[in-house]
Amino acid sequence: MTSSEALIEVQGVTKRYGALTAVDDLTFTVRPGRVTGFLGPNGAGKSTMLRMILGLVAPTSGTAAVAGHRYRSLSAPLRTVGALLDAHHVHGGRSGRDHLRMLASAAGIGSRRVEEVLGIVGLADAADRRAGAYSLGMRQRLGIAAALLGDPRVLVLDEPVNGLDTEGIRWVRNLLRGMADEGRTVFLSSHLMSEMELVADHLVVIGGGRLLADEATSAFVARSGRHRARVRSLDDGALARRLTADGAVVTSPEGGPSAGLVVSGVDGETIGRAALAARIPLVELTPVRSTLEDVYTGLFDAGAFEGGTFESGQVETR
Ligand SMILES: Nc1ncnc2c1ncn2[C@@H]1O[C@H](COP(=O)(O)OP(=O)(O)OP(=O)(O)O)[C@@H](O)[C@H]1O
Repeated sequence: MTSSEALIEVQGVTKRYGALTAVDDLTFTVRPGRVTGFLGPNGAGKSTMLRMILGLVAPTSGTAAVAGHRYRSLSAPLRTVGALLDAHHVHGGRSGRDHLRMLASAAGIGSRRVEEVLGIVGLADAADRRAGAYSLGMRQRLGIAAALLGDPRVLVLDEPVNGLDTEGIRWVRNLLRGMADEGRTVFLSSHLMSEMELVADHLVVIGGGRLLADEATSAFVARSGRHRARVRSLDDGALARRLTADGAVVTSPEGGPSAGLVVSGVDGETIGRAALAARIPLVELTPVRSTLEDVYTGLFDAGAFEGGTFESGQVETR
């Protein structure tokens, strides 16, 4: 396998539904050997874009190719691309094993591989139970098993950790990491930003159908350049007034007066000097690293996601 065979290449893709432009002239390439996260608020166009990559929705203009071909022209689609779109979409009456056997036989894949993927996703013991009675987490595992059936070089996963518990999320993270380390291309969407920050090496960020960023996760996070620090002193009230006068933004974190202050907009040295000048002893001065969520929220506040709805309730906060 040469690495170019495992690229996802999106070139000038636009999708219109009547007057609505769901995806607006997107161009990006997803590369092998790393996990690429696809981020954007609800309605940003992620699912539509993933469906166009998988040949389920036709672009109004532009092209989406996997391993050098449009999905529908692939000679062995399941062996090239593994997809997880909607884990609810399982025939309830069949057992997990029968569901996978049916998919495998349609693609000319032997039943030995079915047993292998059941083992990989940890469903071997539940394989003979009706898939309709599976928990959401088990359905996600079954969907991932289906995606892995053809031992594909490219994985496209829409919200793969939805419905999984902490152990399940860690399992998906390790699985995807392992797939990327083997040189496969892994492209996943998720609205769980703290999770995305842990799993994705690279990010494609969209808002209102448009590309907002296509860069390493670390570069995206570093973009905010915002100084933030947790500060405790022997007189937080007086220190807060002094820092505010110096142009800092000061808030009190949850936890009452003894929890100290969160200071942003000035660096640590400025905080130390302000405390010294006011003769207030500092007890703690800890830099707070910007998270992916901080940057994302910053973009949102700046209006970058106009047209999308951002469900902050679904965002894991630290
Ligand atoms: N078949 C369709 N007909 C009309 N409009 C559609 C259709 N599919 C999607 N849309 C619209 O296109 C826009 C993008 O939707 P899409 O589902 O791709 O966003 P998303 O980023 O995946 O959001 P979510 O996180 O909620 O799934 C939305 O405004 C949606 O209502």
